[in-house]
This record gives sequence, C-alpha cells and structure tokens, in this order.
Amino acid sequence: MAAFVTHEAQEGGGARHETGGARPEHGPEVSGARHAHGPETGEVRHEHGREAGGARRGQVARIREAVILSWRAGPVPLSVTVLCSLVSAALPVASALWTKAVVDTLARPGFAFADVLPPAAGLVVAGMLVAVVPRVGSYARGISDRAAGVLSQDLLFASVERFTGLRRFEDPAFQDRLRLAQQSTAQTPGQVVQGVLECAAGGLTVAGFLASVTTLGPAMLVLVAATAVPVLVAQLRLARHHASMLWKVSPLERREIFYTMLLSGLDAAKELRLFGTGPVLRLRMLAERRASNLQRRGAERRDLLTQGCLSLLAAVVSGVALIWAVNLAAEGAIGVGDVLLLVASVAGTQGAVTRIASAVAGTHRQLLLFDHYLGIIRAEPDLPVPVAGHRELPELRRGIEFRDVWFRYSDDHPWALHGVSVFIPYGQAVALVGRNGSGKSTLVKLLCRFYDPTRGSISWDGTDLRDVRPEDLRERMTVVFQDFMRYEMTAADNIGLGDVTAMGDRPVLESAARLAGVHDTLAALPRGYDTPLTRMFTGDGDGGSEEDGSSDDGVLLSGGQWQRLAIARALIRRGRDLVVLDEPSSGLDPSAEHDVHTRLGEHRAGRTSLLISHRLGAVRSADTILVLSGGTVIEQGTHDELVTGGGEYATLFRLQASGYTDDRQA
Ligand SMILES: Nc1ncnc2c1ncn2[C@@H]1O[C@H](COP(=O)(O)OP(=O)(O)OP(=O)(O)O)[C@@H](O)[C@H]1O
Repeated sequence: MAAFVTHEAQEGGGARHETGGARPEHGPEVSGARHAHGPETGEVRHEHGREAGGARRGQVARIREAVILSWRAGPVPLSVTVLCSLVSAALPVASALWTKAVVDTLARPGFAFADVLPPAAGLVVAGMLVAVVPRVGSYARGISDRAAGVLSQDLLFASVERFTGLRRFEDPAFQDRLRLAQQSTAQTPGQVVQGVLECAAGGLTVAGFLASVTTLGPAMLVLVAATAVPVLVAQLRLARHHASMLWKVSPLERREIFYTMLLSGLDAAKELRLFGTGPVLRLRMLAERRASNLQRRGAERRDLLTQGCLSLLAAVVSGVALIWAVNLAAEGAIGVGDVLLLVASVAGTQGAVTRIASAVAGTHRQLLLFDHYLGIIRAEPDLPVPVAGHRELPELRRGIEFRDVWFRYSDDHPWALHGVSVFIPYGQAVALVGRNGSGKSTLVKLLCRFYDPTRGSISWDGTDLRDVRPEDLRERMTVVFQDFMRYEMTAADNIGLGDVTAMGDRPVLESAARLAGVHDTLAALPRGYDTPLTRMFTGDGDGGSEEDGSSDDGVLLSGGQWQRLAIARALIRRGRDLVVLDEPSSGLDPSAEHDVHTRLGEHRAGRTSLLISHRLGAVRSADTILVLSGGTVIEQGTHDELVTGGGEYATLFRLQASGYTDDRQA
C-alpha cells in the first residue's frame, strides 16, 4: 500500500500544470523584487509585502475572471467538464464502499448470490463510468480550453492595439509582461478552471473518504488529516520559489532567443558567415542557457527535496494505518471489508490532498501569469486622453506648428530635440536635412504622435495634437518610414496594408504600384501581385499547386524593390492632408532615385509634405528647407538662400556636389 500511496502522491505532486514544453511564468509580486512601471507606462505597481488578505481577495477576483472568460468562450464544454470532474471525484469513494460491501457479503456465512449482486453491479457501473467519464471530460476540457485561449488571445491583442504610442513597446519590462501574457492566453484560463475543479473534486473525494473512515474511529481521521497540512504548505512554498525563479530566468531566455534568432535567421546570415562571428554568438547563447539552467536546477533541487519528504511522509502514514488496521482485524474489532475500506481511504485521501495541493499551487502560478495578462488588458492608454474628450481634427488648411518642442525618449536619455519651433505651411513642401542623429526621424515620430513632446506643443491648424485621437490624426496622413516594413506576405498584401479598404481593389493597388515605379516588377513575378514575397511559408499548402501551374515558392525582392513597395503602400493612402517621406529613396540606384523623386514630386504637388533626405539634390526644390543639428533647427530657407548663406547646408551640399564633379575638368 505504501508504494501505491507514494505513487499517488508523486503523481499529484508532479502535476505542475505545465503543458508540454510551455513554461508557466509568474508575476512580479512573488519575486520579492520590486517591479514597478512608472506612471508613464500606466502599469499596475506590484510591490513586495502586499497584505495577505488583499492578495487573497485578488486571487479570488482573478479566479473569477478566468472562470468567466472560460464560460464566455464556451458554456457547454465548460459545463460538461465540470460535470465529468464531479462524477470522477465521487467514483473512487463509491467504488471503495461497494468493494467493502461485496467483501463483507462474501465473508458472511451462507450468503446468497442475490445479496452480492447489487454492490457487484454498482462496482461494474463504477468501472464503466471510470472508463468513460474522464475521457469525455478531457475531450470537453480540450474544447473549452481552446475556446478560452482564442478569446483571451483576441482580448489581449485588441488591448495591445489600444497602445497607440511606441513607448511601451520600447520598454523591456513591458515586452516581458507581454510575452508572459501571451503564454497565459495559451493555457491560463483553462488551467485555472481545471485547478478549481480539481480542488472541488479533491475536496469531494476527501470528504467522502473521511466520512467512510469516521465509522472506524476518530484516530484515523486525525492521522490522515495531519498529513494534509504540511503537504499544502510545502506545495505553496514550492510554487512561490518556482515563480520567483521563472521571473529571474525571463530576461536570460529573452537574450537566448535573440541569439538563437541571429544564428538561425537569414537577416544576420551574411555578416555572421563573412565576419565569422557565429562561434562568439553561440557561446553567448549557451552562456544565457547555462545561467537559466542554473536557476532551474536550484528550483528542481528544492522540488526534489520537498517532494521526496512528502512522499516519505505519505508512505509512513500509510504503513502506520495498514499495521493499525491489520491489528484491529486480528483482534476481530473490524472485518476484512473494513480493512480494505481503510486502505482505500488512506490512499485515496492522501492522493486527493496531494492533488488539491498541487492544483492550488498550479493555480497560484497560473494566476500570477494571468496577472500579466490582466495588467495588459487593464492598462491605461499609453498616450494621455484629453479629460474633456477628444476634439475633431479639421482638414488641414493653415499648417502644422512645432512650438518650442523639447523631447527625450525617457528621463534617462539625453534630449533628442531642443526647443524646436517650426511651421509647415499648408500646401507647401518642407524638407528636413541634417547629420545622423540630429533628430529628423524623432521629429517625424512626434508628428505621427507616437510620442508626445516632453515640453512644448505641436498643433494642426491650431489644434494641439494631444487633444485629438491618434487614429484621427493618422487617418489624415501617410508616411514612408526610414525603417519601413517588409511584410512576408504577397505583393498585393504589401501594398494593400497601407489602406485596408483598398486591399481587394486590384486597379487601386496597381495604380499605387505604378506611382512608385514597381508595377512592372510585380506584374512579372510568377504569380503576379499574388506572389508571396517570402520563402518562410513555402509548402504550407496555401500558395498554389503543381496542378494549377503555380508554385508555392515565394520570391525575394531586392532592397530597392522593397523600398518602392513601401512607397506604393504609402501612396495607396490617397487624399491625405500630409505626406511624410523619411529617406524614401536611400536604397535606390541613381536612375530609380531620380524616377521616384520625380513621381513623388508630382504626387506631392499642391499637398503639404515633409521630405527627409540625405541626398540634398532631392530636396533642393522644396519650398522650405530646415536644417537640424543636435536636435535644434539651425538654418531655414530655400536651397538658394541656404547655399548663399554659407552655413551647414552649404557645407553639406558642397561636400556632396564635389563627389559628382570630375576633377579632370576642373
Ligand atoms: N527609440 C529611441 N530610444 C532612445 N533614443 C533614440 C531612439 N530613437 C532615436 N534615439 C536617439 O535620438 C537621437 C535622434 O535620432 P533620430 O533617429 O531622430 O536621428 P536622425 O536625424 O533621423 O538620424 P539619421 O539621419 O541617422 O536617420 C539620436 O541620438 C538617437 O540615438
């Protein structure tokens, strides 16, 4: 019996609520380390030493949220899961009682077959239910878990979309939290529900067995109950240590993933091979892995010790109970059926208590994970919302004004913009030039309201950008970013993503592609605009077949072709008030660059536009050229004025022009 009980205890204790390779993570509050997000990020502040009562209330509230989420995702499968769990919990007690009844009847002298039949039939039915109910329950649970996973993932990413600025995405603590929240969507609601069910089912089993044991005297009750308390306490302590360890390994794993991606991805493949940096990065990757392994080993050692002691304790108690019961039977105080019932009750109770403890610990861990999920779902918007409600953004008629704008990316960073005051008049082309790091792209990001100025203001026809919804502002503009995206999708998708309303409108897509000078390239691809611009999804059955003559193989474009595609994506957003082009031609050959600038010039004619370029030839036709240096506008005027002025612009222009002058002619 001892072996049986130990096995039960190990099984229960081993059920750590982890699925496959997925590692449940935890929230910051158990780490002991203070994990506070500043008011800027609007995150919930978690501090060490929260009051136990408040924490418990928080746990209950989170359990309720997880259960409600599962219920909303699929009430029927959840109901079936609950029913099956409760029936499964009652079956061991019923089986033990029927076994005792059968044995007692058999031990009675002169028993009749009809006497044994009812408990024997009960045992048969219980056996049949044991064979079927857990399987049905597990099938229903799978459906319920997946539905809850889909719903919580949808809610999570809908919340992420609410963060209209960039600051959160640059915050490593937020990235950690988001990663843990994503893990949570895959498993937490289902596992919390399962944990609650296991506790309820375990409680039912324990109550049933204890009720059965009561008939044999109170001593056994005390003995069995006494083993339950340390089991529960130890499991909870283990859960806290485990959670703390996972929080510590989180940044290590993030760095390991980074190195893995560098070593296995295409982006870095050329440099790694040419510079021979693979071994160095591999060593760094392994160092991160070893560091996280060390943390895990410590936790596992603690696990081993605690679980080992618990199993030993369970075995000792079982042994004592068995000897005690056999002794009573030898004295004739109890029958054979009673001994069997006692043995089953001790084993069943210990198994159930261990399962409850494990479920409590697992649920506790999952709730800490769920905390990250809730933290993101409930986080305040990252850009302040006007208290008196947002204002409508009028069509641009006068212009955009930067008034004494100061900006730094965080309190720890130096100022990127120092008191910039500029006016971009309606209908005019303004160019922004300056050396690397002078703040040009930062100015564009503020114009898109990815951040708000630290000091000063930006206004659109007199309306402060902070008073309008970022989405309204962005609807009125189009941008080619310096670090544009290369979507590993079809060519059509790559353009259509600029304006989802035009995604299925092929003539509109083609006209944008023509404007960007990339139509001929795309039309010549194996499947025209429907060609995937990636090899990532090759062979997933989604990209054509040999029968229809098309190939699954995607096509890779050149850097300049990607850049034209990004321009097409921006230009498909027709009729916008403001066009921003941040280095739109940096990857183009001279003739393509000339071609693109001519087309863009035609497109910008009569519109308000902001053009950033290091190629000063491309900006000379602008109505106004602003020269930025160290985050400040140091010069402004037309090309001729600035060249005549002999300042920074004139220096840069002459430097560039000298590269095109044939010295032999001089
Ligand atoms: N996300 C960021 N977080 C912190 N600092 C940043 C960030 N982006 C830019 N910076 C810093 O802000 C300053 C201005 O950068 P910005 O990208 O605006 O320059 P730029 O004029 O566009 O340069 P380039 O010509 O090289 O594109 C730089 O010192 C840069 O290091």
